[in-house]
Amino acid sequence: MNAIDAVGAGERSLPRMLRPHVRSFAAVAILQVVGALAGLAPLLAVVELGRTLLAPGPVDEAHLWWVVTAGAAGLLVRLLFTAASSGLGHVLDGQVQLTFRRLLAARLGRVPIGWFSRRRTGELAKVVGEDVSAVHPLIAHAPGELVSAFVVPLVSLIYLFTIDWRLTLITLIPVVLAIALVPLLMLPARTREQEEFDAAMGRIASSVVEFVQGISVVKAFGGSERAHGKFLSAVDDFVRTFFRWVRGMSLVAAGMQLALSPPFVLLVVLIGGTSLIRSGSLAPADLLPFLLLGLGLTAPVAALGHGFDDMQAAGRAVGRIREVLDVEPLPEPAHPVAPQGHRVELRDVRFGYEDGREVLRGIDLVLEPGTCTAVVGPSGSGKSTLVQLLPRFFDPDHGSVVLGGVDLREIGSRQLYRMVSFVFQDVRLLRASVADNIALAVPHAERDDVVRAARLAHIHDRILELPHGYETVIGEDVKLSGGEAQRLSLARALLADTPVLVLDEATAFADPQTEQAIRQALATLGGDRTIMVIAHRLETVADADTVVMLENGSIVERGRPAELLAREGRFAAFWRSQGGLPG
Ligand SMILES: Nc1ncnc2c1ncn2[C@@H]1O[C@H](COP(=O)(O)OP(=O)(O)OP(=O)(O)O)[C@@H](O)[C@H]1O
Repeated sequence: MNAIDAVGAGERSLPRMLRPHVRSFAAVAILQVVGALAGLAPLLAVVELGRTLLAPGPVDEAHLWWVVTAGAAGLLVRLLFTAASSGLGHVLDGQVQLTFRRLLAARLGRVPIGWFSRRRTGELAKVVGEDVSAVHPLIAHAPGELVSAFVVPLVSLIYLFTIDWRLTLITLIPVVLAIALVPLLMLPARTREQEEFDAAMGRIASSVVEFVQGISVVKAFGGSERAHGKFLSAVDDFVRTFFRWVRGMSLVAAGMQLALSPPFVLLVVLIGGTSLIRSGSLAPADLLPFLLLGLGLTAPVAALGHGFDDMQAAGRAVGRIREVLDVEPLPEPAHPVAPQGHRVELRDVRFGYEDGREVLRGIDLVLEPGTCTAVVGPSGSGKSTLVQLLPRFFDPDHGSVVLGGVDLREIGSRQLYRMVSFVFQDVRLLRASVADNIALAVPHAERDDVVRAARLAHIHDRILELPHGYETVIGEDVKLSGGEAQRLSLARALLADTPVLVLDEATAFADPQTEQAIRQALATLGGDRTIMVIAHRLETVADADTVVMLENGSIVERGRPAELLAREGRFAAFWRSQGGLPG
């Protein structure tokens, strides 16, 4: 089973995701440890040189050369192994990031389309981009550094113990002092200050974002002082919190730094060593290894402290990645059934985005082939939600949406998208050529067909005006207006030529061209198609075969447009209130 299938099977914990890379992790750690241990050789060589040279009697030159060679060899091995570990660590990092991105892509390909709202797009960009990259320290540095941080001091300690156990214990005093201070960093007051610090940072960040994002509105409505004031008060608030945080942390942090600092370590070793030498229980040359290796004992503790922030950030990033991987996918049928025809039926459909808040409350509706159904209703009545059920952006909580006699849940997604296309207001265009954007559903479409669809969607002339015509890259060579983007997406749907078409008539970009394009497309397409349109204009409603009036998630009126208007019921009243009918 490969890693992507593993996710499908619900195996999403970090260790399981990293399992395929265990050997590489081990190799990185082993190389790093060997390199770090070899790094002790030059130090030990200096110690041995000192002891040999300071010893009474003639100097054994051959022994000296041997020691120097061993020290140099150690240095070389250290360089080679550290470089190899770092290189392999970074390759591994690349592989793990690729695994994460593949897992994310696989999962995102299967979550309900409706899950991708505008807000989510920003968050997702962060998860797939920044957060995956933030895992770097965890993968490339942590395994080796962590293991070396324990192994190197341990080997040094064992060596020092063989020389003099009393001075070894004295050498450990700075490390013990620093570790003893750690609980002070975790006092409830410190944790609270840390939380307040994070919250104050968050307030600054959000007030900056608010200020920058809303700058045009703020300026236009003369509220710049108020918005600015909000930012300033967030900064004042941060400064106060920061002082409290620093006051609490700085004493402890300074104490730890002092305990681990080289002068303090040297002082402790010198005082302990000198008193042992004076009492005659330590040879003066034996003080040397303690002075050299003692410094090495505290360095990993300090290094771990520095890496801690990076590691914490990486841990939080992994958490956000897992949140995305944990989104429930839209189940694909094990044995897809092919629909017979394209009659659409909604049977007692109930749906809510959140538990306990129904947006659609029991919709029964039949869309016959060859008809156009217009959905109307006040803002928030559930129109978009209703039409989004047809391309299976979500599954209903209760009831079913049936296409050609088959529940959408039984139809494979490929088959479904060959039958249903949609044009919504929230148009997404790819950073690709205009032609590729139109031919998204039919990648091998002939240019003539692309052009025909573009003409029908009233966008052909505009495309010819673009710098490279149909080869113009959207988002790079040109940025289209909202109405143009919607017409392009209409051309895309027209080229896909599906028997079911779902449209949300533009409100935001209500330019006459887009309006005309949609009406003309609806009139030309017609034929045997099943069309559903959220109508905002009376002309569109008048062209439809059936009107469905939604209110608060329920259908309150339905029928032919002229009949409904004549009936003077809810639809006529609503339309009049919208200024669609003379009062
Ligand atoms: N992605 C979402 N997550 C949570 N709630 C949502 C989401 N989309 C819509 N809603 C809520 O569902 C309800 C119906 O919204 P919907 O967009 O379907 O109505 P609408 O009739 O199309 O409104 P409008 O004409 O203003 O677009 C609203 O209360 C809305 O706040």
